[in-house]
Amino acid sequence: MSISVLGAGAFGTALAISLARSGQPVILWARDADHAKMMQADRENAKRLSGHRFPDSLTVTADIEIATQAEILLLATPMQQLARFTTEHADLLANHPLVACCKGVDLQTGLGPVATLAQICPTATPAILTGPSFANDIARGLPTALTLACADDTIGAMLQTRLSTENLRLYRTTDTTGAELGGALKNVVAIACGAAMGAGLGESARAAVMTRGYAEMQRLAQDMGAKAQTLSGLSGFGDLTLTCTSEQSRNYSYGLALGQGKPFDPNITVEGAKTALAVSNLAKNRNVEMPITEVIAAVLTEKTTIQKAMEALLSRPLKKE
Ligand SMILES: NC(=O)C1=CN([C@@H]2O[C@H](COP(=O)(O)OP(=O)(O)OC[C@H]3O[C@@H](n4cnc5c(N)ncnc54)[C@H](OP(=O)(O)O)[C@@H]3O)[C@@H](O)[C@H]2O)C=CC1
Ligand SMILES: O=C(CO)COP(=O)(O)O
Repeated sequence: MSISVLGAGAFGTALAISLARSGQPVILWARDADHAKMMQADRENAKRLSGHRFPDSLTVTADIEIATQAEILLLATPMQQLARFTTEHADLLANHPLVACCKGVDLQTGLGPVATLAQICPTATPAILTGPSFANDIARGLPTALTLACADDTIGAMLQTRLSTENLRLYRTTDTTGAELGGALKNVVAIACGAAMGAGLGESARAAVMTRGYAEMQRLAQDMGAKAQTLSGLSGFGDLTLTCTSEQSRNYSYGLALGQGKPFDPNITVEGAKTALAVSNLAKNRNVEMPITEVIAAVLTEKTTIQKAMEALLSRPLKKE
């Protein structure tokens, strides 16, 4: 089964490189024709993931009709663009296994990537590839372990086999809700951890934010029918650990800048920012307590400051763990 990656950002490019290293043909689709032409000629994605040479079996195109001729389609746009992209190309995406490679919750609909694909493309089989992995690490060929979630376990098993490579080890689950929530919610906690570090509160405070953040991730996920076990796996706890402790993470770095009162490049993809607002709405509607997400959403909408937000978290009533 042939594979195309739709979206030539850092992650889509890294996945395409890793998949093509085995010599199998892989297509990488970019929305911009000049960008596609440049990548095809230079054999690298200088704009989004420089320094990683494309294997010979990787072809780049800006022609969506060519790209969607592949059987397996990986969708690697940012979360807030997924619904628009899927709607625009719904006819071409129909009846394919569609593997979402983004992390977040759509601010307009409150849906995660799998639910978004299912709603817009009901004849497709939606899945998600998520877990702790920096694009740079994947492109360098460093070992990574990810979760492949698909409600249809037969197709999930096929995707697990086809998308595992020498440096991508995929674990499989049918709990798509748990997998997509883990990847979405950990980014919000990473912003909070960065903010705590940036504000000079120290590593002990970061560990507290991470742990209590994990508790609220579990609360929302279980309220939405996810399995606790999924959240404790690669897509939840695993990715939380990576993202809350590494300055390679854009969400964590964004939080650091917030905590330090410094500006952050608005062109950098920070999925946790819009997702914090979407999740804060979800939590309110479902009556689920998510204090860390609440304060991050309040900071991002300028209803409070980082200092006041941290004080608010520390002065909450004492309770049982
Ligand atoms: N980078 C990483 O290490 C990892 C990222 N992810 C996830 O992958 C997803 C994508 O992130 P990442 O690749 O890093 O992002 P980047 O910022 O590197 O790239 C985003 C890409 O999406 C494209 N794009 C934006 N809007 C549209 C649209 N409407 N239609 C088609 N293409 C569009 C952009 O095109 P253009 O270049 O033309 O602007 C760009 O190529 C995120 O959800 C992220 O959480 C997951 C694991 C690791
Ligand atoms: O999701 C990621 C690692 O698993 C990438 O994190 P950032 O989007 O914060 O860079």
